[in-house]
Amino acid sequence: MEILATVDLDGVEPGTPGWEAARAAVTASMAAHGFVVVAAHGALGPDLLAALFGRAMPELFALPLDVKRRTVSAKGPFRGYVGQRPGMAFESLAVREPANPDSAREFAAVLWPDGGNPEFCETIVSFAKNMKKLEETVETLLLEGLGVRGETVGAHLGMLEHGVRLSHYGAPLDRETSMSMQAHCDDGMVNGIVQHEVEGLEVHVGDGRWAPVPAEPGSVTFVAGEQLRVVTNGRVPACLHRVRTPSHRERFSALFGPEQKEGVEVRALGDLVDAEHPLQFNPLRHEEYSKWRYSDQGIKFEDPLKAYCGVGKDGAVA
Ligand SMILES: O=C(O)CCC(=O)C(=O)O
Ligand SMILES: [Fe+2]
Repeated sequence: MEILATVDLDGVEPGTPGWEAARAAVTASMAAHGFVVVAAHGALGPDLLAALFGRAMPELFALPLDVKRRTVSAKGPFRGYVGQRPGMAFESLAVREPANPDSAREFAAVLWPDGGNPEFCETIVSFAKNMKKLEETVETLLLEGLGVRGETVGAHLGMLEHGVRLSHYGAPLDRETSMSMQAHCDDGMVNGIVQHEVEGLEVHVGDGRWAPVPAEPGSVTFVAGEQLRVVTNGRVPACLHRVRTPSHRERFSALFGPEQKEGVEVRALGDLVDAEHPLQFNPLRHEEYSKWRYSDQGIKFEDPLKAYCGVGKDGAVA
């Protein structure tokens, strides 16, 4: 399979003829690189994309900084408003449980205290509902493809919470490298990244080589985070990715991602641990790991997850 081959998930449901081929393609791409690009025109039609990228997001980012900052999270780094970071022309806001109309309304009431913003909420909820279904399809295809039983997949999906992160990038500050976000792995389960018109997302495909993912309408790039690496007992690597925009245009992206419910340990699925595949990571608590990972101590490690909870690795902290 070509590295960036797109897996068409339109109309793919359990029991449909396309299911097995999609399962093989999603699993192969995720296991090899920790990412998969999918096409989902049904979930991301032109009207929804226009409402999200053409109206909701420009309106959101046009708000004054002190208003956007009302959503800064006390729960740790990268949970609420993020911006004004050194060297980055980047701002981003996160909506928790965005498929739930009540939580979308709560978010909007913070930013638009005078009546909320019903149109904004409707757009966020539609986007999140479609992305949640798509994300569950991708995880089900992947976990089934790795040999996990259906009931285990269902239990896993039931232990997730969700967020949407909306991001705005100005022209890259470093005109030479065109880099807008340095290479990193996400710490959650898996993020579905939707780009719009302007290029930027690049995924690492091995040996220092990077592949730019085209900003195709209706396509989503799912990048595995560290939690998925733990859950799959290392079968799926966390995807190293970055944002680089050689055209120097301003750019929006929308990300949907689940993570383990707060307070529930992240651990390998039992179906993926056996004599041939010994346990790779000890169970971890995300809140504690995340605090450590972004601390002065944690940021020193190239592979912080392995350092923190790798089994039988020197320097394991947990
Ligand atoms: O904007 C993008 O395409 C990716 C953003 C990203 O990697 C992140 O927010 O973690
Ligand atoms: Fe990321």
